[in-house]
Amino acid sequence: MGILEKIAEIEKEVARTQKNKATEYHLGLLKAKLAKYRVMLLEPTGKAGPKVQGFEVVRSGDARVALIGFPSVGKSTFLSKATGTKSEAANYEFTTLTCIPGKINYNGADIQLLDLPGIIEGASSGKGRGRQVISVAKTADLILMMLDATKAGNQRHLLEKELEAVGIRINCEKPNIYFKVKKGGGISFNSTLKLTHLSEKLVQQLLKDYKIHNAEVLIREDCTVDDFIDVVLGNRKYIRCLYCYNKIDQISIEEVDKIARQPNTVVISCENDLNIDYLISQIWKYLNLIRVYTKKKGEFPDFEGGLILKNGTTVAGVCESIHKTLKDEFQFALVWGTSTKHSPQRAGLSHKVEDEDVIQIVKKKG
Ligand SMILES: Nc1nc2c(ncn2[C@@H]2O[C@H](COP(=O)(O)OP(=O)(O)OP(=O)(O)O)[C@@H](O)[C@H]2O)c(=O)[nH]1
Ligand SMILES: [K+]
Ligand SMILES: [Mg+2]
Repeated sequence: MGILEKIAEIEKEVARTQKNKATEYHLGLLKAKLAKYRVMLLEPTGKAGPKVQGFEVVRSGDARVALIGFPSVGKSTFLSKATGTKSEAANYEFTTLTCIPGKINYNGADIQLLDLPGIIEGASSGKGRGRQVISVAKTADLILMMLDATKAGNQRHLLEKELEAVGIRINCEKPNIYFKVKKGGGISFNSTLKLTHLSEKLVQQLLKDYKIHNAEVLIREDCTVDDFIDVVLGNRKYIRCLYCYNKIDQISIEEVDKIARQPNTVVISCENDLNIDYLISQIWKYLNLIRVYTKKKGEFPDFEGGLILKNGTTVAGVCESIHKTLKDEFQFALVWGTSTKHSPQRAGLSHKVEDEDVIQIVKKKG
């Protein structure tokens, strides 16, 4: 039996099994098996699957955004609008067959936007170019899921399932679990709170299934079996996702209003140029980037330039992004902006900078 058939068998069994306290344990084991087979399917060890040309786009700029969606929702139309790079658009499915990069310049940041072929249900198990598309999505800092506002229903849910199946976790945090494989000593299991989905026995069994006999497990939230498997497999990607409904020129204002109220959602019309700028500002927001400016003593900051950094970056990170050795020469920083109580304020390497801060690095003498 091939892996795909095995997966189908187990999925059938999961569907057949009633969900209740008595079957939780059994379901947990089935899910572990499923996860294992999916990994085998996606990351074959040894012989790699056939390489499809046109998907190896070099990462460039400050962040990468991948356009994911069903065929003909308007991905290429949006890329052409937002980046000035032309990507063929037409009213038939699978117009786009490779990965087409474009560049958005916003707030001084270069954002790489990737247009991709449409994916269909079953993409994660190899339908169409689904696997190539989804593996590009895995490298993105943000997934822009484009949907057709005229096609209601569960398209969003179907796409989410395809992403889930390859280990992408959208809009959620990594589970708060400490897990470390050890050389000996058996399984040491601890939790900081009462668990309602997991037990020590189930954890032992799951780990045995993965042939892990020595490990330290510390569970710090009331996580599910799936969360635990995610941490054990360790190859999960936690990526933010912004849902974008295109073609709102085709539906009523009441319908637009209803869609727009969903969480993490933006509505647009590429055809009528509606809300495109707002979408780009949301992309920036979801990327969670900040821009800070550096200045030299006695000079004005360079407001044209500026550094694009991840939100949460410290003064140490600012030094690193200016020059490799700057941290060694660092004495203190003067910071102007919202991250300080008064401006300027002296700050050390661990001070967290904020969007639009101005920073002057003062070096040690000598
Ligand atoms: N009414 C309307 N049509 C649109 C809009 N945006 C794109 N279209 C049309 O939708 C069709 C598909 O657009 P594409 O940009 O090729 O869609 P795609 O998602 O890239 O499609 P594939 O590459 O085949 O997956 C084209 O005929 C576009 O002109 C919009 O805002 N409103
Ligand atoms: K198309
Ligand atoms: Mg296209």
